[in-house]
Amino acid sequence: MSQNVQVKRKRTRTLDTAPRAGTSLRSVPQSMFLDNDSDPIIGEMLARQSALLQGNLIDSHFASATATTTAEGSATGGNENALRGHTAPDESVDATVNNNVVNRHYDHDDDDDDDLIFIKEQPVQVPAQLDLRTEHHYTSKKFKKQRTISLPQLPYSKLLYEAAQHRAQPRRQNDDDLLHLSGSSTKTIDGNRAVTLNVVKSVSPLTVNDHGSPVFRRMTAAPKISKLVSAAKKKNKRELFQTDKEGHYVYRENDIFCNGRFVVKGLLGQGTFGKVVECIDNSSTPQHNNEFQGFEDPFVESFEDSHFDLDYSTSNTASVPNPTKPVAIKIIRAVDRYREAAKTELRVLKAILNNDPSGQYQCLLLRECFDYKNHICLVTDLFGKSIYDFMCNNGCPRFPGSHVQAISKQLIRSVCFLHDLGIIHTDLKPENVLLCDEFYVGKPLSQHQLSNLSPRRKSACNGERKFLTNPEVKLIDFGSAVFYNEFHPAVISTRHYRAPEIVLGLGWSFPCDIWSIGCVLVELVTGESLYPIHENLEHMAMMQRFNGIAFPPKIVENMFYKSDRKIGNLAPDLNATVVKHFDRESLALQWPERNAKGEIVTKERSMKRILSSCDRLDKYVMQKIRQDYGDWLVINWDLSSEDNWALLESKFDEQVLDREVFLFWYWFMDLCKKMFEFDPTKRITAREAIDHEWFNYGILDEGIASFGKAGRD
Ligand SMILES: Nc1ncnc2c1ncn2[C@@H]1O[C@H](COP(=O)(O)OP(=O)(O)OP(=O)(O)O)[C@@H](O)[C@H]1O
Repeated sequence: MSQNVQVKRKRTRTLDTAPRAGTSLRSVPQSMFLDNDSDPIIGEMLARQSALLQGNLIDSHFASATATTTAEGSATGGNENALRGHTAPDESVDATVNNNVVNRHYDHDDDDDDDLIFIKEQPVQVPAQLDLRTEHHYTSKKFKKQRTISLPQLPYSKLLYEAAQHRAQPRRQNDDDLLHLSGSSTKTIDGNRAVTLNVVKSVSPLTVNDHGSPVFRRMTAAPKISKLVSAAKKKNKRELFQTDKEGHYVYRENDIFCNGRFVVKGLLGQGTFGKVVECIDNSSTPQHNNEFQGFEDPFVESFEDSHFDLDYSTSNTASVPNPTKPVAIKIIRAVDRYREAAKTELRVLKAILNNDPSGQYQCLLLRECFDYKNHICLVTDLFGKSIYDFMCNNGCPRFPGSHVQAISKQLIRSVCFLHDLGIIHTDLKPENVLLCDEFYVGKPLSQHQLSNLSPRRKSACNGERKFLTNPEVKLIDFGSAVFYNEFHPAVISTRHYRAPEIVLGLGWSFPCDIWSIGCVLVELVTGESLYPIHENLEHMAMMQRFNGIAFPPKIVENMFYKSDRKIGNLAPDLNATVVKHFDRESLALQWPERNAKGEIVTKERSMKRILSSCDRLDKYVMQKIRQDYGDWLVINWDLSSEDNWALLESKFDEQVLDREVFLFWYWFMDLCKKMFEFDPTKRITAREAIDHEWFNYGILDEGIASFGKAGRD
């Protein structure tokens, strides 16, 4: 069946290779670099990095400056420009972009710290949605000295969050939430009393009125598409669009639907929800004006009794579609319960679009939604393959450190943005992070490396280790996202990325996304899934092994408390697969399992998976990293960076040590440790993670070397 064929996806846009490769490298004045290192390769890498940094700052400006122009211009233009160096050869380093808006300065640091550039205090424009009172914000503190070698710095967003910080509610989980949050569909427990959950929809703490109260936005009613479609059917006999018995759209290449407007060109993904297809949007004449009906004209009101009207009208669009523009369309199954589920996804997508119409926060933007033959269809921009697919087809699935950092930063920003909107993604995984640009530089693998590859990977990777030329990504799949104060299902997340509080049946909230991000980061670094397991006991044993500690008594007590009293919305198999594996006295996980005689009954394979394949995370990750940097790189996350470095100095000849490499990975492990905190009330928040020390360090590696190069797809 054609549905099962792996579809080769098209890139979303062509790479403007000539200016990128040429401009970014050659146009940056050498005087920009404090490092006058005579090594031309290092010099070139630093040049590339500085060009990137410059591009970022300027692009950030362009993104904000164009945000008020046409929605399409800002959305696609923002992507097109992102990460691209714009500096003309003779442009001053002080990039005065627009006197009315922003001046950004790049100064040289006079001291002899030759790896650092110093970025001066900068005025930053904050989008009107975030700050209704003033047009500009100045940073309250100077930027930290930043190493020149890291991708991408995104200073604009950092400041934006600083500016908004006093408004956004802290996205923490309280101790009480551990017991109370996961209520049944309508009930939860407050002080051991059953109360009705107060369901509020689409709260955006970012949008407040002068009194600090939330301002809600809602859709105004818009014409239904049903009439348009039935009229279209009569007119256009060539429409081909079939639905099978289970309500799935039956994928066929070149199907035409929606009044001849969309032509199906490929299958991008499928699941229980329906299918995602790549289509050509043939609308040759603009069918919509730039006014986004229902979004451009927000009004303040109590949200309690209002709902987003599901708007299936083609008039509900963020942009004027280009003729023959490739788009991705999620075609929801024509079955009531999937249609209902899609309404939440739609509300989330609308909240995102409403609060970030230019797509600065790297979340997928909804362009249009309509109802066609009982299928809800969500139209979005088309992006490249997922980082998961990229890893699968790579001779070495590990991403270089600089790319791990660039992707992490974007992911954490996106999630921070979602959390500020009161949205928990709940399904963060590499499959849901798409590349904006699939171009890569390939480096041939050695015979030895090739001989270690599986036949599948060998044929998929073309004998190469691939390095992206642009690590820009988009976060997708809001199909499982929930608003923080609405119904929480008992079990969420794909198993490998599932946080302990979910497995243990405690309440879950924003911190579960942070745990998932931690799993993604480690996977990018090691090239392997951190938790390749399928059942609860092994999962819990592995969590303890990776964290190097047992579950804290507090959360085990909470688990017993909830399960004994049947509080909240518990997984039906919680007792059988989780609770029974803990000792009530010691509160310890009973792993490996033993029979009445005390003999170990856990299968040998499972024992091996946990005891030999896992180790405490700092040791486990470093074992992989050492393949690139040598045996000296040993990081112990219990030590301070100074003590850890002193230990390395005492053990190794200083010739082999590289302090910058050490610091980069030391702070990476520190962030991981904070993301994998068992207790969700103590886990680092997305906002705190944005400001984590790791993002002040960079690393000179193949990721930097490949950035902006003319690659292949
Ligand atoms: N805008 C897009 N551009 C390119 N590919 C896309 C786009 N949206 C979705 N896809 C592809 O379709 C797949 C499924 O989409 P999505 O994750 O939204 O659906 P889902 O039902 O939630 O999937 P899953 O059940 O696998 O999580 C994605 O993994 C991705 O490969």
